[in-house]
Amino acid sequence: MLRRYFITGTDTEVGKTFVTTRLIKYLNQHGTVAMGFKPIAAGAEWIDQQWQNDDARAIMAVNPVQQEYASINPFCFEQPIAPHLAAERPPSVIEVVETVNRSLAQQQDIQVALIEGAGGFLVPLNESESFADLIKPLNAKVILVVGMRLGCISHALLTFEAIQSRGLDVVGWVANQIDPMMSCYAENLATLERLLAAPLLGELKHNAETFEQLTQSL
Ligand SMILES: Nc1ncnc2c1ncn2[C@@H]1O[C@H](COP(=O)(O)OP(=O)(O)OP(=O)(O)O)[C@@H](O)[C@H]1O
Ligand SMILES: C[C@H](N)[C@H](N)CCCCCC(=O)O
Ligand SMILES: [Mg+2]
Repeated sequence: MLRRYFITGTDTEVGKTFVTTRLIKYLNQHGTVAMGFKPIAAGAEWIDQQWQNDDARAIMAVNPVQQEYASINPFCFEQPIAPHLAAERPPSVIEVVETVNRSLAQQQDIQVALIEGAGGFLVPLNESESFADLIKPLNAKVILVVGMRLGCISHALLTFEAIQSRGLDVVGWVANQIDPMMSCYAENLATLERLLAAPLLGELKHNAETFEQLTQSL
């Protein structure tokens, strides 16, 4: 049975892609066939006659099975801004979910799908829907990436509250050490462990190539 996880974060540029690529590597090295997807991306270069986004390319580089670019990133917009502003016609939740389901149906052997959002949890998808609205119809559980830097405690708690208020299941959160100079890193981590009502799935050190271990099986 395919398990689906939606990777959200405390903000844009907190390491969702960094964590997603490491999770893909870790899971595949530990016997679980895991593939990553970035259904909607803003910020792209024209490569091989199509717009391609760096996050999607990084994910494809570690995916164990190669699919065509558009299966990993079906909605790609040129400008590196909020996706609903970058898109000429932003997609609906239904369109995104159908497209992801079609890509997943092409791969019978995948056990885990890691689906990266864009920006923080409540980024708009279009005029009336947000990325958060994708999660239930995708049948996904949430992994929250906390970019460990000053300010992350409040961002993590706000994000967590918003996730919980929608009745979504959080499988765990990741402490991603984006700032190697963060003061009182261990104390910040302990505070988050105390205040977030979900398990710490793992810590990802600065510049780490992989997770040392995960506390939950995905
Ligand atoms: N643990 C880490 N160690 C070193 N660099 C990191 C780490 N995590 C993230 N970075 C770097 O920080 C930057 C932002 O990370 P990333 O692109 O993964 O963010 P994101 O949350 O996916 O952003 P977006 O909202 O644009 O998708 C990148 O340059 C990435 O290489
Ligand atoms: C372009 C950027 N790297 C992300 N892909 C999109 C970030 C959208 C943020 C929108 C917002 O919350 O203001
Ligand atoms: Mg990203």
